[in-house]
Amino acid sequence: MSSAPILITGGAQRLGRHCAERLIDDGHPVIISYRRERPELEALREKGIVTLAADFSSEAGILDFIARLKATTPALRAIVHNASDWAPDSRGDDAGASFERLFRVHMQAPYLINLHAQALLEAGDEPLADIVHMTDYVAVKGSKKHAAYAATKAGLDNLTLSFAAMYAPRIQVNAIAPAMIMLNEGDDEAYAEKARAKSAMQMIPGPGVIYESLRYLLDNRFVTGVTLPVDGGRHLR
Ligand SMILES: NC(=O)C1=CN([C@@H]2O[C@H](COP(=O)(O)OP(=O)(O)OC[C@H]3O[C@@H](n4cnc5c(N)ncnc54)[C@H](OP(=O)(O)O)[C@@H]3O)[C@@H](O)[C@H]2O)C=CC1
Ligand SMILES: Nc1nc2c(c(=O)[nH]1)N=C([C@H](O)[C@@H](O)CO)CN2
Repeated sequence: MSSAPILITGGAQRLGRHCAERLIDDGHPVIISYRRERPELEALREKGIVTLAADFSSEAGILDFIARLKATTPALRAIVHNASDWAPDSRGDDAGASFERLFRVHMQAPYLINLHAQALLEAGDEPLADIVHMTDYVAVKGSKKHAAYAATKAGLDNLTLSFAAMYAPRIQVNAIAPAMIMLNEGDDEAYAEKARAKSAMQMIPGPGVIYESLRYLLDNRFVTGVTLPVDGGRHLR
C-alpha cells in the first residue's frame, strides 16, 4: 500500500466524497480540495482526510492551490481531477464569463496541476502513479443545454491523450466518462424516470460504479491514454 496520498479535487461531496471515503477506508492516505467550507468536511477530517481549499475560477486561484498542495505533501500516488461545474449555457451577457469559468475548472486547473505535480507523482514510493480525469459521456456527444460544459469536458478528454504520451511510462493518465451516476437535489421522480430510460441498463447506479472504475485504473499497470465509459450503454439507445 502506498504511503503517498491520493488527491481528489472537488472531494467534499457526491462522487468525489464517495471515492475519498472508500480510499481512506481501503487504507490510502487522501487529500481533497473543496471550494466551500461546510459541516460535512469535519466528518472527512475526522477520518483523516486532509482538506485543502481551492477555487479554480482563476489562474491565480489554481496556482495558489498548487503552492499549498506542494507545501502539504512531498509525493502523490495519484491525482483525480473531479472538480466540476455542471452549469447550463447562458444566453445572457454572462455567457462568455460562464464559458471561461468552465474552461478554468475543467481544463486549465487539470492542465496546470498536471504540469506542476509531475515531480510529486514521480516522488511516490510505488513504481507507477496515476492521473484520472473525470470527463462525461457528453464530451463525445455534445449537449443542447450544456454546450460549454460538454466542450470543456471534451478538452479535458483530449488532455488525457497528451499527458498519457508525455508522462509514460512512469505515470498512467486515463479518463472516466460517466453519464447520470446520481441525481441532484430537486430532481423529481419524473426526471429520474426519464434519466433511467436514457441508458440500456435503465438505472441510476450511484457513486459505487465510479469507485470501482477508479480502482480498476489504479490497480491496473498496463492501461494509459484511455477513456473508460461508465454510462450504462448510452450509445445503444
Ligand atoms: N453526477 C453525475 O451523474 C455525473 C458526474 N460527472 C462528472 O463526475 C465528477 C463528479 O460529479 P459530481 O460529484 O456530481 O460533482 P459535483 O457537481 O458535486 O462537483 C464536485 C465539486 O466540484 C467543486 N467545484 C466546482 N467548481 C469549482 C471551482 N471553480 N473550483 C474548485 N472546485 C469547484 C465543487 O466544490 P464546492 O461544493 O466546495 O463548491 C463540488 O463539490 C464531475 O467531474 C462531473 O462532471 C459526469 C457525468 C455524470
Ligand atoms: N459537476 C457535475 N457534472 C455533472 C453532473 C453533476 O451533478 N455535477 N450531473 C450530470 C447529470 O447526471 C447528467 O449526466 C444527466 O444527464 C452530468 N455532469
